[in-house]
Amino acid sequence: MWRWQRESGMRRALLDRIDWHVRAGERWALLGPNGAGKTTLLTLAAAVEFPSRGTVEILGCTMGRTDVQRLRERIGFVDARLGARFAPMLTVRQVVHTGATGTIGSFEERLSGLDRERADMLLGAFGLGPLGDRRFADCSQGERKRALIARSLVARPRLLLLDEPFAGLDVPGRETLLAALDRLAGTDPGLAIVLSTHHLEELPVSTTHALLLRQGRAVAAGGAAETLADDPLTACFGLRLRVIRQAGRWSAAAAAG
Ligand SMILES: Nc1ncnc2c1ncn2[C@@H]1O[C@H](COP(=O)(O)OP(=O)(O)OP(=O)(O)O)[C@@H](O)[C@H]1O
Repeated sequence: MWRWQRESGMRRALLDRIDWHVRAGERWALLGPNGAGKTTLLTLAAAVEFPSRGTVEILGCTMGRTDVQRLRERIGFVDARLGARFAPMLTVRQVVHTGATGTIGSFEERLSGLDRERADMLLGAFGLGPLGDRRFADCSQGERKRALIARSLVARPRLLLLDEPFAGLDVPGRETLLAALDRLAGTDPGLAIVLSTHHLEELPVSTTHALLLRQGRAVAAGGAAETLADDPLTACFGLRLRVIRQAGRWSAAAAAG
């Protein structure tokens, strides 16, 4: 993936030599320092951007040789900008319903009974049942994040991409979202999930794999137990780190001495 750098007038690789496969049911953590390329990689995986070189195959479709609109219907992608796109008067339930129509605007008349049932089930699964009639714009950041993830699941995607879903959440907000993601892993075991974050404390217990990026390249990729370890994370962040795993959760801090 190459981008034109206006400042230098040069082309620079934003992602380079990445050979990464995500299979059904795998739940990946995507980690790396600021500017490592996490968002860029997720926009490729979401079929939002096209690679300038190399091949991207998503859900059996090769980018550049497929109808991206139809492909995007099978992908749930939640990034930091999504929430700001909804009209302020929409309720949480209406925002979640837009997942069925694949729109930002509300088209309630197009919803089937099954769509409404699924949306209600997801509102409950993400702890939003009592908030269905609240204006989305009035919700806390954590509530909005959960509503957007619920929205992205209404159309039963096979790939869920979450770009820094914990950004701005307090500890209870983080823990509520983590519990919802762990439940989702149990209720939809075939769903592939990729979640980017800066903090190991924000990884669901159900994480199965990790990809560590640094300066657009993969430092390590593989099973969570081997990849989320002292040496790979030290190489990724350029700081000697010690990783602790307790009750399935990870945390990291600078190594002493
Ligand atoms: N449209 C663009 N044109 C030029 N450079 C870009 C463009 N988009 C991103 N970049 C650069 O690509 C690099 C990777 O950006 P990206 O947003 O993917 O990183 P990230 O790992 O998600 O970072 P962060 O953790 O800070 O969100 C950065 O150096 C960024 O400045």
